[in-house]
Amino acid sequence: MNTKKDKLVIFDTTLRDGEQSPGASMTKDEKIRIARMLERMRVDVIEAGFAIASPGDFEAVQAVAETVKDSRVCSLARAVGPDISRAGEALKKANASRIHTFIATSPIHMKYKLQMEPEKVLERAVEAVKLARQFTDDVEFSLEDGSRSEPEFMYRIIEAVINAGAGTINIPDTVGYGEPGEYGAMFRRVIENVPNSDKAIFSTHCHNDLGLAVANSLSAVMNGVRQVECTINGLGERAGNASLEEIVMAVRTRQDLFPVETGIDTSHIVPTSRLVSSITGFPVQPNKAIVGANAFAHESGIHQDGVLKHRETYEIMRAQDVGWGHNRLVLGKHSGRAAVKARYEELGIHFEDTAEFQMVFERFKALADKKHEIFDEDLQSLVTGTEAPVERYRLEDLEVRSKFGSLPQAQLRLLIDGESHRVEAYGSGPVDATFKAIESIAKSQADLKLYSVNAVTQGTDSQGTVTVRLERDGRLVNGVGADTDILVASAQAYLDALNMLDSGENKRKGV
Ligand SMILES: CC(=O)SCCNC(=O)CCNC(=O)[C@H](O)C(C)(C)COP(=O)(O)OP(=O)(O)OC[C@H]1O[C@@H](n2cnc3c(N)ncnc32)[C@H](O)[C@@H]1OP(=O)(O)O
Ligand SMILES: CC(C)C(=O)C(=O)O
Repeated sequence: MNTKKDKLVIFDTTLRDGEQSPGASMTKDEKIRIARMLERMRVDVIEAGFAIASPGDFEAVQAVAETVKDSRVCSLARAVGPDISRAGEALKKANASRIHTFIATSPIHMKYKLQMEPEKVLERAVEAVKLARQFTDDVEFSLEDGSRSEPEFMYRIIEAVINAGAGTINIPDTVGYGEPGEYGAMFRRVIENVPNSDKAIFSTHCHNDLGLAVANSLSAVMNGVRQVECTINGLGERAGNASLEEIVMAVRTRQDLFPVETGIDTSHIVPTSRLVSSITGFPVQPNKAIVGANAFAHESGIHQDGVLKHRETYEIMRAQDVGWGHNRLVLGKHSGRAAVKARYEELGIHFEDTAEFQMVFERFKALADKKHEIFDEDLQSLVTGTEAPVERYRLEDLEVRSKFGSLPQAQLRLLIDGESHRVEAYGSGPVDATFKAIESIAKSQADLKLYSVNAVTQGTDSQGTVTVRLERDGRLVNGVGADTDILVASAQAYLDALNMLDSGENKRKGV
C-alpha cells in the first residue's frame, strides 16, 4: 500500500484577513512579532497584509518580508495595476514572495459591486496575473465569492489565469455560505473540468458565518485541494476564517482519513494563539478547540477516571503536542474518588484505609457544592480536619466612590457572626479601599498573596471571577467570588478567604 501523503500548504492570513476583524488592527511591530512565531511554526505562506491599503500596511508587509526567511511572504492586491505594483514593491526584499491577486466572479458581486461584465472580469484577471508575474514567479489568483459563482464561468477564468502564470488557484467561500458536501464537490468538478488544472495547486479560504469554515476547508482537502488559507484562533472578517490550529490538528489526528500532511511544528500552536490574543485583545473562549483553556481539562469524575486509567479514553490529542504543558484534571463537584485520590497522591498525601479517604471525600463534595473549583490548598485543609468553611463573614452591601483626582472610598455593610456592621476605608484603588474596609473590622493579620480577576464571558457586562489568596501562620487559602460587578466579586472573594481561615482556626482551637 502506498502511504506517501501529499503536502498540504498552510497559508496563514492572520495578518491580512485576521486583521480585517473589526478592532483587530495591528501595528508593524506587532505584525513582525506574530510573523516570527508563524515562521517558527513552519507556516508555508504568511499573508502579511494588503500593501495598497495604507502606508502603514505597506511598511508592515515590507518589514515582514525583510524579517522572515523560512516562510514565503505574500501581499494581497486587487486585480488593478497600482495594487499589484505596490505589493511587488513591498515584497522586493523577501527571500520568497507571492502576490495574491483577486477579483470577484459571482453574478451578484460582478453586477452590483464591480459593475463589470463577466468578460471584462476575465480580461482583468488575466492582465493582473500577467502583471504580478513581472514581480515574482509565485502568483496566486482568487475568485472572490467563488462558492456563489457559475461553474462554467469559473472553469473559463481558471483556465485563463493558469495560462497567464498563476500557480495557485484559490476558490474562497467568501461569505461563509458553503456546505461541506457541496463545497468539496465544487472543487472536484473544477479540477475535472479545467483542462490545465494539473498545472496549479488548488486552495481553499473559508469564512465562518455558519460555523462551517473548518468543515468546508477539510471537505475541500478531501476533494483535491492542497492549500488551506486559515488564521490563528479563527480570527477574520465578520465571524472569522477557518482556524489554523483546528485544520492542522484535524489533518494530523485523522491521518487515517486525510491524504495529506502539513509541515507545521504543532508545539508552537498555543504560544502563537496566546500572542495573537494578547496583541489583538480578542480573548480565546475557554471551550475553543485546541487552544481554549478547557481544551485539555477534564472536570467530570467519569472522564477523569477514564483519563487516569488510559489517557486516550477521553483525549484524541496530547496537550503537549500543541504547546500546553500537560492536560488538567479540574477538581469540582463533578469529580469522583479516582481523580481526588490521584491528586492527593500527587500532593504526597496518602490515606490509611478506604474509610479515612471516604471521610475526606465526603468533605470534599460538601465543599465543592460551595466552590466552583477546589484547589490544592483546599484539599490540604480537608485532610487537616478543616470542615467546609463556616460562614462568619457575609457581604450585605457595598458602595464604592471613585472620583478622578481623589482617593477611592469603600463603604460596606458586613454580617459578622450574625451581627450587622458598617465599615469604611479609603484606598489607593477601589479594590484596595474595599479590602481595607473589611480589614478595619476583621483584623485578620493575613497577608494578601494573590489577587486575580478573570472574565468568564466577554463584554463589559461579563461575569467576573475573582480569586483572593490569603496567608496566615503558613496557611494558604483561596477565596473565590463571582459577580458581574467586579468590586462585589472582590469583596466576596476576600470574605470567602477569611471564612476559610477562620474555619481552620476554630477547628484547631476545638470551637
Ligand atoms: C474578501 C476580502 O477580504 S477582499 C479584501 C478586503 N480588504 C480590504 O478591503 C482592506 C483594504 N482595503 C482598503 O484599504 C481600500 O478598500 C482600498 C485601498 C483597497 C481601496 O480603497 P478605495 O479606492 O477608496 O475604494 P473603496 O474601498 O471605496 O471601493 C473599492 C473599489 O475597488 C473595486 N474592487 C473591489 N475588488 C476589486 C478587485 N478585486 N479588483 C478590482 N477592483 C476591485 C470596487 O469595485 C471599488 O471600485 P469603485 O471605487 O470603482 O467603485
Ligand atoms: C481575497 C479573498 C481570498 C478573501 O479574503 C475572501 O474571499 O474572503
